[in-house]
Amino acid sequence: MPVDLVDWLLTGLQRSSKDLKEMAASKEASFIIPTVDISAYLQDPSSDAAAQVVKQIETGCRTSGFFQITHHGIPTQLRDTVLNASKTFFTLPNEEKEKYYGGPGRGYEKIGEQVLEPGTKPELKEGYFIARNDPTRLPPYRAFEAPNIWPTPSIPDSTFKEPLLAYHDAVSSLARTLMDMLAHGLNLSPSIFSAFCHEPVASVRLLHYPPHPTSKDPNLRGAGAHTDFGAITLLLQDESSGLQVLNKESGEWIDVPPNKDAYVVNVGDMLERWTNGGYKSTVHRVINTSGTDRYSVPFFYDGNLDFVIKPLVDGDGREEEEGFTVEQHMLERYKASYVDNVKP
Ligand SMILES: O=C(O)CCC(=O)C(=O)O
Ligand SMILES: [Fe+2]
Repeated sequence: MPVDLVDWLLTGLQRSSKDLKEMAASKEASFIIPTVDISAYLQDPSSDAAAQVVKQIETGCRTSGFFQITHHGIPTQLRDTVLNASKTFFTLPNEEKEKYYGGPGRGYEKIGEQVLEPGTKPELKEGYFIARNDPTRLPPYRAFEAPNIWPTPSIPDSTFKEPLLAYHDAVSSLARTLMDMLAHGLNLSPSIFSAFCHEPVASVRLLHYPPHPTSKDPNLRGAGAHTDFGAITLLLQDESSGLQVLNKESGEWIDVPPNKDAYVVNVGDMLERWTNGGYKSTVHRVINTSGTDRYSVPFFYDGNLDFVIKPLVDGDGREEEEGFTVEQHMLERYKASYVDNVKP
């Protein structure tokens, strides 16, 4: 029991059970990861039911920085195809996978390439990054704008490239809708995010976590404790547990149970800065203790490279500060977390 609660109980024995219940409720209210059926919003964003959806999402953003969404409109079949494409790729021999290495942010990233939590070991996960496809871009490419790498001919395009591109489109449009919901929750016009959402840096990242070794190495992680870099992340998980979110107040790591039908959505650093800390970019990590291989597919919505992030609401008198561009922020975070310090 937290010390402040013990003190409160000892000094206030005469308090009524109603007070106790209210206190318990307010303690709980400090860290909520709601599961929200968003269908009412998708049907009619101006309905009363949609306003309830927005409210629940806002509660998640203001307390834990996490929420799950169901009935989001992305077909189960497309999500299953993506998870299968991921398994197909990661079961290729290492020398085959390494042909598709593209540096941070593109193509294959091998096990141990990233260390998100300083002081821990190179992480027990491998990945594959797929960015927004923009055939109109020409070299020289800016950071984050290089074309995608496809694992052709190791895997037929109909098994990997095509479903992944379709998935990128679908999840991008869901992310855009979520940005509208967030604007509503902040009592801002959805147009507030238009410039950020124009030609955004937005990546699907296939991740494979081998089972965590049973020899308990305290410095080994699947993904070390970190906050996400961008505005929001939409995470598809398979049936293996492993994702944990830190409740800073209690110091506890809270498991996020896998739900194949849901997306886990979390607030990233850019949105926290925009909302001046009102929406929380919360520390999370992955330790795959499921005993089996774990596959997950985060989608990072990081915004337009030239967009300048500054507080939009809940001003604290720092509005005059210069802010930072999406490009500056992303470069800094990538460089800090990749072992070889390579430019994306
Ligand atoms: O794999 C997961 O469940 C989470 C991954 C994650 O946090 C990340 O890639 O930023
Ligand atoms: Fe993350």
